[in-house]
Amino acid sequence: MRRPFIAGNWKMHGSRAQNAELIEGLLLGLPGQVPVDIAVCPPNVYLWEVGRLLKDSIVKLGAQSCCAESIGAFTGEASAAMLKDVGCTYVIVGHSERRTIYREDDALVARKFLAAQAQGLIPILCVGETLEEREKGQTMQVVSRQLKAVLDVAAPGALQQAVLAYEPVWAIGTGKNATPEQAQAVHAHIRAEVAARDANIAARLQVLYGGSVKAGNAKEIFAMPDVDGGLIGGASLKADEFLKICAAAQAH
Ligand SMILES: O=C(CO)COP(=O)(O)O
Repeated sequence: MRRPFIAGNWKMHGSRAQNAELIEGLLLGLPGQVPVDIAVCPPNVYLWEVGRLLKDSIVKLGAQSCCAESIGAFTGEASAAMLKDVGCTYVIVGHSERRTIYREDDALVARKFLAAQAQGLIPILCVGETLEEREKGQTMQVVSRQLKAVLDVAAPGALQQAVLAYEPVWAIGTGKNATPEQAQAVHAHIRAEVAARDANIAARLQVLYGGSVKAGNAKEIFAMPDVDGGLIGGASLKADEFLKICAAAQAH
């Protein structure tokens, strides 16, 4: 069976004091071992300090993006090697906020995926449709296109060291989550696309759902057979809420 995975995407939230309080709350509420992979993804400026606070705990560190280039004159960027150097295990690539606000296209996301893996980071590749695309019946087509852009350039087997996240854009930060059935349909589609290339990898691939997951709706979403946990935004900023979501994944 696949291990559930809960990752908190803090986005551009936090301060040194708030981060310390949040991590303290998380570690107090977590036993030494849980049958769930857990990660937090703070803003880059806090990665090192949050990594120190996590020390040898079961909570892993992730970044929210990485540069597609490895070194050089790229003002404002952080390379995958730097993220690895400060203790990251994971890096999110292709988040819809990056795709939309910073105009990251499928090709750039694919390059970031490769850059992350080249440094031994595990990319959390986000895919998902806008409301307009859903209403036009294009959901599966959009998700397939976003996935294909990466699969076409990655080495066979690359998804062995990767996580996928289905994040419908209309559900992010809106309080309007996909229904468990809507999520399941897209997750099953994603797994089938991967299985068409490698069935063993597809069977083991963690596919997370993201978009307005809260303690109150986590359990029913995680109960779906192809949903292996969540990529959590707003609800990852409160220790008790995040812990409840981790517990819901554990119960699955
Ligand atoms: O974008 C998300 C996680 O990456 C989801 O954000 P919310 O949980 O705040 O909707």
